[in-house]
Amino acid sequence: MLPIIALDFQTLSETEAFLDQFPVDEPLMVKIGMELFYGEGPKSLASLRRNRQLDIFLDLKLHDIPHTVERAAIQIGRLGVQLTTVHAAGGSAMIEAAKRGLIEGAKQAGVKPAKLLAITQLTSTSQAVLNDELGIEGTVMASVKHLASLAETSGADGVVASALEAPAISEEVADDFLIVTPGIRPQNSAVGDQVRVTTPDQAKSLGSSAIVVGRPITQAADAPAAYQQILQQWR
Ligand SMILES: O=c1ccn([C@@H]2O[C@H](COP(=O)(O)O)[C@@H](O)[C@H]2O)c(=O)[nH]1
Repeated sequence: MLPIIALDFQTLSETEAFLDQFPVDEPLMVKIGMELFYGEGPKSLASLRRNRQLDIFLDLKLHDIPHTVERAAIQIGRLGVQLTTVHAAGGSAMIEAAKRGLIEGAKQAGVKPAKLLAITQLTSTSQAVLNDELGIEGTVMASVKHLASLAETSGADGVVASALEAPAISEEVADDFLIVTPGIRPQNSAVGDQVRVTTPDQAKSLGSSAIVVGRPITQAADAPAAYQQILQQWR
């Protein structure tokens, strides 16, 4: 999979201006998150796809009672995106509901169902936050492994975790189970609020299926060049 560019912009026009820096025939995989989706709504996806071929990861991190998650996932399923997310910590009934909803929505719209990724522990969560603030005992690694197994048995197609946990997750899951890893920071780039970080090439060698990269590309002076460098390191 290509590196996934996190398009964390406030408006569609900012997002389009960013994408306009890339050749129109360059295949890109992008992540649309809450910031753009809440601001501009589902129609923004169609607008972005109008001018170029994009694979879209719609990262809305569903987390609610199963009934509500299923109904929301039907709406997401109708959008024809390639990937989407639910929080694994909501439990098996919630993950199963998300999966059912995506399949139903895709059926209604006549599109291919989005793959469902379960968020394990956010890559901004440290060991101290897990134990002292969230009150979860044990290591981040153990919690991520546990949630990855839960996600797989509940029908998710993969997880979101740090690449640092990819080898441990791989021991637990089938070979085709996706391990998608944000928290990617090329050498010498600002870490910001991320905690469990790796470089693109480390992520590759640790066994990530795909990397998600936002600010190191979107805030670079030359975004296409930053993307190409990350692409080379990833490959
Ligand atoms: O555990 C997670 C889950 C999702 N994200 C998202 O990935 C990008 C990362 O952006 P950067 O600018 O490269 O930090 C962002 O959209 C997050 O919402 C994550 O970082 N960690």
